[in-house]
Formats: sequence, C-alpha cells, structure tokens
Amino acid sequence: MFRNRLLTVGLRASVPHREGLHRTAVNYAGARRRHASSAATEITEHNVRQKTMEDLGGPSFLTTLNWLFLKGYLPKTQQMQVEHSKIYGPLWKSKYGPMVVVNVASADLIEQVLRQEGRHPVRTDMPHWRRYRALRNQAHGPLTEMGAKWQRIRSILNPRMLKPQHVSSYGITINDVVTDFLEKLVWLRAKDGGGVMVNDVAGELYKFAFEGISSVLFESRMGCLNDEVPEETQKFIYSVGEMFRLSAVVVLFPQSVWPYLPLWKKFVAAWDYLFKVGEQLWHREVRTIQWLNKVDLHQDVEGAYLTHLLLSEKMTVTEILGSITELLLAGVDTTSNTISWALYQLAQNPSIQDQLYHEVRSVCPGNKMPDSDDIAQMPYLKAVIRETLRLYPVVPGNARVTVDKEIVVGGYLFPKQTLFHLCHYCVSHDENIFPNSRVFQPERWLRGREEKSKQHPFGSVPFGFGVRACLGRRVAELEMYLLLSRLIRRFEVRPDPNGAEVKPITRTLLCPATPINLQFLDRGAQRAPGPAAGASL
Ligand code: HEM
Repeated sequence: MFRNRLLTVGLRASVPHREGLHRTAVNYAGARRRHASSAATEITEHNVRQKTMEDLGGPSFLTTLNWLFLKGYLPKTQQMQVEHSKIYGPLWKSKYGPMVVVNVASADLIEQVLRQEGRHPVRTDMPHWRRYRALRNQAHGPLTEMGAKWQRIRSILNPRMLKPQHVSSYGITINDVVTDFLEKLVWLRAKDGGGVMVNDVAGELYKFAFEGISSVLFESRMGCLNDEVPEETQKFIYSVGEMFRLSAVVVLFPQSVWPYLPLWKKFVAAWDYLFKVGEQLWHREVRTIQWLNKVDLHQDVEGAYLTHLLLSEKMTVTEILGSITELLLAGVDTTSNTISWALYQLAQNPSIQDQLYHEVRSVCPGNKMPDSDDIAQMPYLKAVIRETLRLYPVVPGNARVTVDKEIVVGGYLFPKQTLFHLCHYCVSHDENIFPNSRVFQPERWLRGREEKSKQHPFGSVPFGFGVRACLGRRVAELEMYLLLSRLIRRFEVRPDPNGAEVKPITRTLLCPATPINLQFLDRGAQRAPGPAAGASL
C-alpha cells in the first residue's frame, strides 16, 4: 500500500501512461533485469506497442533506501551509479521519496537526452532553492531560473564569462591570486609541515578558488589567502557547505512540512548569509564605481564582472545580486576539488608531472607570468585537466527535466516533465570508451592519438552540454591552467609518504573523502628545461 502510494505520487507526471503501467505490470511481472538496449517496442498479437517509462526496471524506494543507508552508498552515490548500471543496464528508474528519476548511464543515451533539449533546458525545478528566494523576495540566478527568464539572464551573463577575449582579461587578476597562493603554500609548509608538507590541500584550494572567483566578479580581494582568514569569509565558506549539505536532506521531505523542520531554518539561515555577503560585496563595488565616477564616463571597463553588469543597466539590483550569489556558489568547490585531484594524481605519477613541467618550462621559462596565449601552447596541461575531470567529474551526475515535450530515449517514450539523471561518473569510467579507465592517462586527450579519435563525444562532458552548460567554464579553466602551470613550474609535488589512498565521496559534488596531504619541494635551479610534450590538444 505504502509502496503503491509512493509509486502513484512519483509517477504523477506520467498520468497519461497509467494504462500502460497496468498492462506492463502483467506482461513483465517478475522480470528483474531490463536493458535499454532491448527492443524498443513490444510486438503483441495485434499491434506494436511503444515501450514507456513504466516498462523500465529499477530499484524500489525501499531498495534504494537499503542501498543508501544499509549498504552505505549515501556518501558514494557515484559508485551506486556504476553498481546499478551493472544490475539494470544503461537505463533504469529509481525512486527517491516522491520523486521518480530515470537514470541514463551510456554515452549514446546521454547524447540522445541532451540533443533533444528544447530552447530552455531545465535541470530540476530545485523547489527548496526557489522556495527560499520566494520567502525572502530574492531574484533567481542562472542556476535556479527557468524558461524565457533564464534565457534572458544567460544572454546578459554569458558574454563576459564565456567570450575568450573577455575571459583572457581576467588573467592578470587571477595571476595575482595565484602568486598569493604559492606564497601561502610556502608559509603553510614552513608553519605546520616541516618545510615540505601541506596538509588538506583541498581546503587551501577552496580558499584560493573563493578568492579567485570573487576577484573576477568584484575585482576586490576577500583576504582568503591571508595568514588569518577573515571571519566573514570563513562563515561564507561554512554556509556554502551547510547549504549543500542541508539541500540534499530537505528535498526528501514534502514541501508542506518544510517550515516546521529545524533543518529548514538552518537551510534558510545559510542562504541568508550567502545573500548577505553578496549584498556587502555589491555595496562595496557600487561605492568604488561612484568614487571612480565610472558611471558618468560610461567607459568600457575590462576586468570587473560586476562593474560591467552594473554599467550595462540590463538587470535590476536584485537580479544582479541573485546572479552574483549563484556564481559565487557555483565557482568555488568545483574548481578547488578539480585542482586538488589533479595535484593528487600528479604526485602519484612523477613521469606525467615531469612531462607537464617540461611543457610549462619550455613555453613559459623563468618567472614569466603565463597568459592565455601561453596556455594555448600547452596541450599537455589541458589534457591533465581533462583527464582529471574524466576521472573525478566534480558534477558526477546531472539532472535534466523534459519540460514541454515527450521524448524517446533508448527506444522508450518518456512523458513531459520526466526527470533524467545523467550518470556522468559511470560513463566516464566506462572501459569501452576509456580503456584502463581507472588509470590517470592525460595522453588519451592528445590530438593525433588513435584513442582520442575513437572517443565518444559524450563520454566525458564535465561542464555539461548545450545552452545550459556551465556558465563559468572558461573562467574555471583559466584559473586551473594558471595555477597548475605555475605551481608545477615552482614545486615538485610528492605524495604524503604516510598517506593512504584518497577516495572520492559525493557531497552533492565529488570531493576527496579524506584530506589530501602533499609535499611541495622547491624545484632545483639546476633543472634545465626539457623538450616540450610536442602534441597538440
Ligand atoms: C571545474 C570547474 C567546474 C565544473 C566542472 C563545472 C561544471 C558544471 C556543470 C556540469 C554544470 C551543469 C551544466 C548542465 O546542466 O548541463 C554547471 C553549471 C553552472 N556552472 Fe559550472 N563548473 C565549474 C566551475 C564553475 C565556475 C568557476 C562558475 C562561476 C564562475 C560556474 C558557474 C556555473 C553556473 C552559474 C551554472 C549554471 C548554468 C545554468 O544553469 O544556466 N561553474 N557547471
């Protein structure tokens, strides 16, 4: 009874197909394993019947709870994707409380979903994030807005975030942050690491990423890399973590009980703080602009993203605040986790690190600050980041809702409003697409390699695809390239001799389960630049 009720609630979006469900229940009773590759249609005596979502196999809510809580997959849902795809094939449905989710775990099928997106793709309706904004009268940003309003926001935010000539202008600002971060590493290893070791590199990179994105957005420094991190910055960092942690739990409860949950109050408080910081930074920027009299001059201001938004006068203050807060939120853990994993892998693989070092030294010798033109000549550096994002996709699974039309995927017809979960982690570890998939091999991304030419274009799409893909991709890449190239040029990175293997864990994003501690040794002046990697990406 309980199960039936959940099923009914969960399938509310597919009412037109209920009849199909009953028929299917009879036709397929007892069938446990279903594979999307099986025939698209079922041929009966009288007709050919289109398979629908109801025909898909997958775990019940209780089975899912068992996996999450008893089998212990809650912190490693990325691995649950892999295990479930072994049981159910590349397409299956799971139930999470009242939600039914269709999991898609093959590059072909992910391509089918993404290529059928309309003009206004929706990730999920994120009811809890939207409810907060309604409660506090705050505007939606690119992460939470939908439909034509979302498209309008993106059309305003896109140019200065994605156009190469604008993004490369952030290089100087980011290089300043990188300089401070390298000094911070030196300070940390002297202070707590016996002159070599830096503990919890991901935590330090989190501060780097926060400083990096805020300096791009506001052109002002937050002091995250100071010896003593300002209290409000620490609280912002804490609030982001709390908000993500509580998000995953709040959404499991019916919306009607949210206001009565203590965790809802904490969730609201975390968001309040994030918006408060956004507002403070906004005020600071407005004062600077007024001081510089830039508004009167209407000059083209390269650099500060917020200044540009303010001067363009295309958004209201509330809208700018909504967008800036979401950009801050999206731009920190993503970049910092990715660089942490890249360093972790480079430390384990000295020959790969050497190859990267030689490439950087040959393109950018001495203390020259790399810029976008230099980066363009560093295919190996780019391959290192691509491979890191394949092995550790920071967004391990991405949601997509079919809003206004039915679509066919893997031969199954899905109704409007179907919620798809694209299992990127599972696909980017698929041996058929990436041989030796567990091994860190940047070479597989180098042009001219046979493997590269055979790769499926949707085998690893860490920034998403299409019009709703990551807004911060170019800035994130620039940050990661500048930091990694300068860091490897200056230090030789080695693993913690007493450290155990660091595994990934899913806390909304894919993070290191245990702290990553690494040794940073100054590169000897005697090391001569070696040959460049010689390949191109
Ligand atoms: C390694 C770094 C990053 C990775 C791997 C990453 C990945 C992603 C992914 C997978 C999505 C969802 C795309 C989709 O649904 O198709 C996304 C969305 C988004 N990202 Fe990133 N991201 C990164 C860094 C950043 C940074 C630095 C920013 C901010 C400057 C940012 C801002 C956003 C925003 C605003 C969205 C929502 C876009 C929309 O819905 O229109 N991301 N990102």
